[in-house]
Parts: sequence; C-alpha cells; structure tokens
Amino acid sequence: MIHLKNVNKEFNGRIILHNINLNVEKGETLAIIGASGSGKSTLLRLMIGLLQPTSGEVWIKDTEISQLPEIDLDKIRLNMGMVFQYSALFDSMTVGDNVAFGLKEHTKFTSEKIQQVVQEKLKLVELEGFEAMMPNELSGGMKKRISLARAIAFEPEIVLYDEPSSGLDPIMAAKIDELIVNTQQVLGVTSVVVTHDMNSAFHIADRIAMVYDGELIAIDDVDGIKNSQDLRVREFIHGTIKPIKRRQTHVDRS
Ligand SMILES: Nc1ncnc2c1ncn2[C@@H]1O[C@H](COP(=O)(O)OP(=O)(O)OP(=O)(O)O)[C@@H](O)[C@H]1O
Repeated sequence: MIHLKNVNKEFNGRIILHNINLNVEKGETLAIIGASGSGKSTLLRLMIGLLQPTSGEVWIKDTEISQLPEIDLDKIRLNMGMVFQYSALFDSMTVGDNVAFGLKEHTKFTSEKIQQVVQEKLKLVELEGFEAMMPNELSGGMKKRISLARAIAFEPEIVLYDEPSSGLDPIMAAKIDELIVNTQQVLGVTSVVVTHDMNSAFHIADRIAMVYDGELIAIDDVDGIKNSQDLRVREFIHGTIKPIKRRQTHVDRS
C-alpha cells in the first residue's frame, strides 16, 4: 500500500534519512518508533508528499508520488488522512466545520450529506453533539479526536498519525489508542503511527519499525521487537536510550 524505495532525505546538506526501504501492507498498523530527532516525522511527511525525498521513490498504491505536481498529489491525498502532532484544527471554525472542511472543498455532497458524515465520524470518536463547539473550548485529547474525525471524514484507505497521544494523560492516551484500533477495524484502513510511547506501539501495532539516526534498523512484529537482540532497539524499548551520534554528513557538491 505504501512503499518507500531507497529513500534519502537531506535538509541543507544534512542527512536526515538514509536509504530507507519500507513496505506498509494493506490493512496493517505499522508503528514507527525512535528517539527524538531520529527522522520519524520526516518519514511520515514523505509518505503524504508534504516533503520530497532527496533521492529514492515513494509509492502510494500504484503511483510514485515523489515528483508529482501539487494538483495530482491532492488527488492522492484524498485517499489519505493525517492526524498531526498538534491537532492542526482551524481555531476560527466550529468542530463541525473542521470535520466537514475537506468534504466541502473536495466533494459535491449536499449539506445534509456532509452533516450526516460529520455526525457519523464524531460518533466514531465518541464526541457526538460537539459540532457547535470551538477548538479552544476543547481539551488536548478532544482536539486529537476531532483531528482523527477530520482525517477519516473521506473514509481514506490510509491514515497517518504523528504522535497521536503526546501531551495526553495516560487515560486519554489509552483512549486514542483504542480509537486507532477501532478505526482500523471499522474502516479497514492502513495505518502508520509515529510514537514515542512503547506501550502504545505494543498495543496498536501489527508491526513496529525503528528509526535510529536516520536509518531503519529494525522492522518486525511486536514479539520480534520485544525480543530483538539489537542493543539499540533494546535500549530504546527499555527506556535507556543513549544520545544519538549524528552520522558525519557528506554532500558531494561537484
Ligand atoms: N523542514 C526542515 N528543515 C530542516 N531540518 C528539518 C526539517 N524538518 C526536520 N528537520 C530536522 O530533521 C531531523 C529529524 O526531524 P523529525 O521531526 O523527523 O524527527 P522525529 O524523529 O520525528 O523527532 P520528534 O520525535 O522529536 O518529533 C531533526 O534534526 C530536525 O531538526
């Protein structure tokens, strides 16, 4: 469903991701773990075409998206929902309008149909009846749930989550995990979840991929990761990670 082939990403000559090869299968939930700054969010942004790789290919289903013009990318993105780390709701719009935003922009749905979809999706995230509220009246966890409702409004085949439970208390974080699992089960979506939270990764993921200093050093099912013999994986999952040493950057400017 998502296929990254020999992907490299540099920012200002600094290597952030190095030779990433990754397949996300249809219907699976892949968690991406790794230390802060290791390149997880960059990987997610490459998957939805918000960033272009310096080299390599990014395939979404049967389309290579890395060089697509924005107009074609928009069509691909209609099949992808993204839940951003800081919810990224429009503060000046009601909850209902936030969830409806993409539907109004990209479909010819009647306002009744849009209303119906908004209610359905709010029900899925257990926030029925919150349509008229404004984002600044909501807690962080509620905003994340609204952001999820907005991401799934189109019933996309792919949902990407960037740190969906960061900044939430453990109970709300568990609730978000439950919604991620529920969304996968109800809509059959393919999900990629960037997270720092190992408990969450173990709970929601079919497979876990670990990024270390811009490299994909492990990808396996939950048991495989729990039993990994790789010291870097063991240190990370047991919370004893050492500061990473960045690779020596070499950019050939010839
Ligand atoms: N647009 C950008 N321009 C320049 N550098 C960037 C840009 N985006 C990310 N970086 C750098 O790339 C590196 C990886 O960032 P990224 O956000 O992917 O890491 P992360 O693993 O998601 O970190 P965190 O867990 O803290 O969110 C960081 O050193 C960051 O400063």
